[in-house]
This record gives sequence, C-alpha cells and structure tokens, in this order.
Amino acid sequence: MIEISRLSKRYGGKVAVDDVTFTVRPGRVTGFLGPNGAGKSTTLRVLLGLDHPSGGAALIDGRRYRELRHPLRTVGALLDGAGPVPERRAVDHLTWIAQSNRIPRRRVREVLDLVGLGDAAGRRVKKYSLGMGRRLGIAAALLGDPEILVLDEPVNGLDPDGIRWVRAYLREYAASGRTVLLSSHLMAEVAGTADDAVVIARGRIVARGPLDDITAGHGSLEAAFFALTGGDAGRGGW
Ligand SMILES: Nc1ncnc2c1ncn2[C@@H]1O[C@H](COP(=O)(O)OP(=O)(O)OP(=O)(O)O)[C@@H](O)[C@H]1O
Repeated sequence: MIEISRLSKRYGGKVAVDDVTFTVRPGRVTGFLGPNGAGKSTTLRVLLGLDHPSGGAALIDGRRYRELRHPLRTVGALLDGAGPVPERRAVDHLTWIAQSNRIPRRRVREVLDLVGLGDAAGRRVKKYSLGMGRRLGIAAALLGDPEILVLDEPVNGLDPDGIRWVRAYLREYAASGRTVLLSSHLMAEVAGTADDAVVIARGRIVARGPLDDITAGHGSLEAAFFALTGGDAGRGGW
C-alpha cells in the first residue's frame, strides 16, 4: 500500500507538488496521469526517498522509503535518469544490484529471461537500444520480487511487442494481489492498463478513483481530463 498525504514539494519559489493526497491499493494497477511538468516524477522521487518533501508525507507500507528494512524487496522502481554504467554488461549491472541488496544471484537470470533479455545478458549496456534499456530497467525493478512496483513512463521507447508485454505483465502482477503504480503522460496507456487513476495537473490532484468513475459521462479518459481541467493540460503538452 502506498499512501501520499498532503505532500508538497517546492524548488526555490516554484511549487512542483501542492498538497497532494492519494492511496494506491494492492491488487490493482493505479495510473498516475498528467501532462509534462505536472509533478508526477517529483511525487515519485519523494516516495522513493530521492528527494525530501517540503510538507506532508509519502509512505510505503506505513514507512518512509529510507526506513524500509529491505527496500528492493519491498518496492521495485523504474525512474528516469538512474541508468546503469554504459560500459557494464547487463548481467553485471543486475548482479551488482543483487549483491548489494542480498538478493540471490539466480534471480538475475530469472529477471533477464522474464523481460526477454536472456540472449542479450552479456552485451554491454551502451549497445542496447532504448527499448532494451527500458526492459533492463524493469528487470532491475523486479530483482527483489517486490510487493510494490513503481514505474515512471515504463513504455517509453518500447516497440509494440514490448508495450503489450509490459501491459500484460503489470495486469498479472496486480492480479496476484500486488501493488502497481504506473506513471504516464499517455492517456491511452493508462486507460488500457489501469484499474484506478490519479490525475495531476500543475502539481494538484484533479481526479482520483476507479477509472470507470473518472471517465463516466465523458466517453473517454482524455475527454474526462480536459473537462476536469477546463481544457488546460498544464505547462506542457500530452
Ligand atoms: N530539481 C528541480 N528544480 C527545479 N524545478 C524542478 C525540479 N524538478 C522538477 N521541477 C519542476 O517541477 C515541476 C514538476 O516536474 P515533474 O518532473 O515532477 O513533472 P512530471 O509530471 O514528471 O513531468 P514529465 O512527464 O515531463 O516528467 C516542473 O515545472 C519542473 O520544471
């Protein structure tokens, strides 16, 4: 369970996240949706202990990330910017993460096979395509076999096969009673994968709840979003 309560984050005088509250429940895929610059990554960075909140709290199973005893076994994350050393082989990158988190080495092979990189395990990461890099990031998130997955824009750079695989995998993950938070600026992506949605614009939550409730009366998630925000998608585009 993820609980974000009254979370705020300012960078200097700029408010990136403003009094944000929502819950992500087990057994469901929750889409975290908003235009570029809405505050999604900032919220996730605070949740994963990479940034301090200016106010409020972001808790994982009732604790701050830094208080978790086995962080990677509790929550697996894919965030932009935290890539592997390009010279490293994929298998070595994952082995290093596994060893530093007391995760059995055999799990490295398992996750590489799981994401379809079994045959490319020995290749240097700099030779990977964008899509392969995404798959490797997802493999790293899965290493600790966590109860909770937090993925920021996981399908960026993936080909249609990869997108289909991520969708099916996340659905299966949630169906087994685990928790999935999927951040995206792509409405169709969230509409096709999530059970619940949290919609953020300009740092504030504009809607949250079951996807069907949010879209009810609007025809589509896209129509709902523009109705909720008065047609203003925020600072960036979708
Ligand atoms: N380190 C920082 N210093 C200053 N401003 C920041 C910093 N990080 C984020 N911001 C600002 O906070 C706001 C929210 O950014 P954030 O990256 O959380 O949005 P986002 O919803 O994840 O967008 P995207 O889909 O483009 O990643 C933006 O206006 C951004 O410019």
